[in-house]
Amino acid sequence: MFVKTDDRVQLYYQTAGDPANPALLLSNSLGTRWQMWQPQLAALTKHFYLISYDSRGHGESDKPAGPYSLTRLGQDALCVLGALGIKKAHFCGISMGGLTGLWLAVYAPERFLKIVVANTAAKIGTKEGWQSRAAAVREQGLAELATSAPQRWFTPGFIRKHAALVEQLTDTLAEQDKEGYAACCDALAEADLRADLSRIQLPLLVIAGSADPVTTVADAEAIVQACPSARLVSLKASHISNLEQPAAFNRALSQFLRS
Ligand SMILES: O=C(O)CC1=CCC(=O)O1
Repeated sequence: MFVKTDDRVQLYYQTAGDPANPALLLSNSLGTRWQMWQPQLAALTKHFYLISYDSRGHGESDKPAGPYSLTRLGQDALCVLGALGIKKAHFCGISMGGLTGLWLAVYAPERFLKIVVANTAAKIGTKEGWQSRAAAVREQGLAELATSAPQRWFTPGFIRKHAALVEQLTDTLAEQDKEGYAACCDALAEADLRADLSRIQLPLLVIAGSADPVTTVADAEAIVQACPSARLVSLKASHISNLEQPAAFNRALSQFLRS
């Protein structure tokens, strides 16, 4: 199904569970799709009305030309809730989706009950790094980047044991729209919420991966230190911890949201 945002972009979403339950909006990482939440969709439908969507520029959502901004990604999440008539929801996002969650906690706290941000940072990477990735992707496409993705996303042991899943995710990345991906890199190049974290008052769970080379445990600790309402859970995982440690991720998510 699709919702249309206030700037007339169509976003693809899926729902699971009973709409009478508390809503939980799930936001994907750069280069993935709504399906990345499959283990959470399977485990949490008893207690939550789950909504997972393809971020703009990704999957079946529209891919308007960039640059995008973190504000725009945050407003997209609000548009999904608005279109479904949901006044307040829980939110869980990973990496780029997690940074979107921090933006929502700062700028739209009245729309949320609790927020979970996984494998993220108030500022992910460097401006120059994202600018050069955006330029390379616009020029060469995503095939090259897809071959190096498993090393950024998973531990070596997970890659060995779950080759089919890793291949499926890298195929998804290679097939993404290069402008949509690059436009999200533009957003990440500019996004920096470090000075805003102390304004967050919503209950916030920060999930880190102890082996994450992209957004480190130190990044997660910095969020928790700056934000009095935050608590930290560290999982034995790399960057895409909801897929590498689904049971532990679901436990942490469910305990936090249901407490
Ligand atoms: O570089 C990657 O693919 C990992 C990543 C950084 C931001 C995001 O959402 O994913």
